[in-house]
Amino acid sequence: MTSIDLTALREAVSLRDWDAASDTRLRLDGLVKPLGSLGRLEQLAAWLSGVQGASPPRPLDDVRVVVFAGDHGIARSGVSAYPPEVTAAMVRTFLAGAAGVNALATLHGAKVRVLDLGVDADTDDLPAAVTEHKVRRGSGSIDVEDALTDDEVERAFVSGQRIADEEVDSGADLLIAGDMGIGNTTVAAALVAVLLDLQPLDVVGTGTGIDDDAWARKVGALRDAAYRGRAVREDPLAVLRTVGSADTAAMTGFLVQAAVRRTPVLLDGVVSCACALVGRRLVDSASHWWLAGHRSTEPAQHRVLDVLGLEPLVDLGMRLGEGTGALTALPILRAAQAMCADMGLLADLLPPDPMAGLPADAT
Ligand SMILES: Cc1cc2ncn([C@H]3O[C@H](COP(=O)(O)O)[C@@H](O)[C@H]3O)c2cc1C
Ligand SMILES: O=C(O)c1cccnc1
Repeated sequence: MTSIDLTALREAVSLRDWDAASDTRLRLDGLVKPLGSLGRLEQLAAWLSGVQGASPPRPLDDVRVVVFAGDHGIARSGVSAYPPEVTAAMVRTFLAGAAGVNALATLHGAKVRVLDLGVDADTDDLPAAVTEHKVRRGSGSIDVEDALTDDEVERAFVSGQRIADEEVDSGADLLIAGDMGIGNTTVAAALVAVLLDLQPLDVVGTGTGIDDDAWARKVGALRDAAYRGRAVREDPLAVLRTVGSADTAAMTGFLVQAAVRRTPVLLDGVVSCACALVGRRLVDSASHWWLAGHRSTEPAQHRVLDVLGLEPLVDLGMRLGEGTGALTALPILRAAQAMCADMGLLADLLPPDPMAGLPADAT
């Protein structure tokens, strides 16, 4: 049982501002360019107007990446190409500014915040701001046991909501949820398999680059996890408890709360997309506030993109996570905003009837 008030949450998520989006579509038609010539950038500008309630859309000056770190018991079963110890080491790498997400965030002027929700290591030496939302050390091995207790699901979900609130209250205008946790592509695939009633072979991916033996173990783990999860598939919070983790439960709360706070999200790879699927099952209209940044190599991510009707902005064969796919797509969203807001109007350039000076047979 949960004390998360889903009815209140559903009522708190509103739709995008259709008037602002439609004003932006009209504006795009009047810019110094042939009609429709910005292609998909035009849809993106209108989407941004809808989420911002502003036409033309405002620049995305304050982009925040929150990396949700956690360990997964299933990683001890050899489903990853790397050992679980990498998770804690990477948390320190994020703090040192040396991870992939740091490089891209610096390039694009975004801020990175890393949070230990469930790393299975002694992290007492880390700054309190990194561990203040920690739920537990590692999550249960989802093939044989629940990842979390009901109470832990709730605490993680509510932490994710608070984290989103903190980012929005301090001025974020776009949020990205990044992931770090060895074994998390197994957990993400399990969430997707359970919620979409898919077979292991429909969702299993190569994660960090596993060999055939690890792939066979991963398929087996997914079969066992999906079997356990199937019994509770109508209850998304119970699915998080059974086959999720502390970091994915928190990320789900974060994505849903971003929608409550009318703040756009650029989704990343398989982990953020799996959490988006859980979030959408909890609060249907939340997905109005999410855009797909990139298409990763993970089949489970592709299934979610299909179900949510999301077309990723870039498809570069990336499979890192951390928020790097979303950050790679960010300049495209910014391009849409800048062209829509900064281009001049065709009406200022041409006489009222631009065809008037042309020979009759030219029209
Ligand atoms: C050095 C390193 C940095 C990473 N950054 C993100 N991941 C990504 O890879 C892991 C998921 O893949 P799997 O399910 O196969 O373990 C997660 O930690 C994810 O964040 C990394 C993985 C490694 C090894
Ligand atoms: O889809 C992803 O984001 C992904 C893929 C492999 C490993 N880590 C993340």
